[in-house]
Amino acid sequence: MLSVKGVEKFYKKGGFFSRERQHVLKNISFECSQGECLGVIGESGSGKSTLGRLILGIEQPDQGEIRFEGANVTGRRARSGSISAVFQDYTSSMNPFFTVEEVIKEPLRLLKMSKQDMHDKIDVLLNQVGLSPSYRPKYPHELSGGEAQRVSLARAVAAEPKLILLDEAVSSLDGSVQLQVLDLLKSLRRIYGMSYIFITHDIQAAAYLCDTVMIIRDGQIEEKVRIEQLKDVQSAYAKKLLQMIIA
Ligand SMILES: Nc1ncnc2c1ncn2[C@@H]1O[C@H](COP(=O)(O)OP(=O)(O)OP(=O)(O)O)[C@@H](O)[C@H]1O
Repeated sequence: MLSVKGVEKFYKKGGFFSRERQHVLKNISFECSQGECLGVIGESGSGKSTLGRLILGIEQPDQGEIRFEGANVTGRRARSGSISAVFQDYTSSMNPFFTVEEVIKEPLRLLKMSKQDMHDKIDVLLNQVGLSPSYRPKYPHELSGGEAQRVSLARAVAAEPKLILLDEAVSSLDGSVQLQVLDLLKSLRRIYGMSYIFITHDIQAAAYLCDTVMIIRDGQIEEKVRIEQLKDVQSAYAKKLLQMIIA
């Protein structure tokens, strides 16, 4: 479904006149099939969010290509309604002047529903993320971190995308709330059958949610393993990451 082939990405380093370039992603190739949850794990600066932006088509690779169901993701049509995203910073990713209802309604407009159907659908979505309809008129600043992230998820699943990219989506929530949102992600996946690309520095969260994890180091894929085989990782770096779970 999602196919990433030979992707290279460079960023300009230094000032405006500098010719120095930083090689941020190096020969990245992988596939994510329908319904799969793929974790992308790596330390800060390893290139995870850059890869996420390329998958969303917000930025373009310098080499290689990213295709979603055969179409290049840089074309709006390939991803419109098919790929959505949830980021870490839920307060800034939501328009502060929009109520919860308006936030969730935005992607639903793509579906050209009647007013009544839209109203009912918002209630269903709120219910699916564990919030009551009384949240409809609330503004983002009136929500806790966990509630805001639930609203972001309701918005992300609203148009029933085939793929949701989650970039550090649970990282800033504290322990028990993080677990609740991870459980919510599991249940939404059961309901909708979409794929997730779960970008995180937290191998523990990835191991809880994902079927497969891909470890990225210095812009390269170090290893890609099924969760059941996580304990058999080969590289020293992956072993070190794994010790962090066991510890
Ligand atoms: N727009 C940009 N312009 C220039 N350099 C950038 C840009 N975006 C990212 N970088 C650099 O690319 C490298 C990879 O950044 P990226 O944000 O993808 O890493 P990450 O693994 O997501 O890190 P973190 O977990 O801290 O978000 C970093 O060295 C960063 O400084």
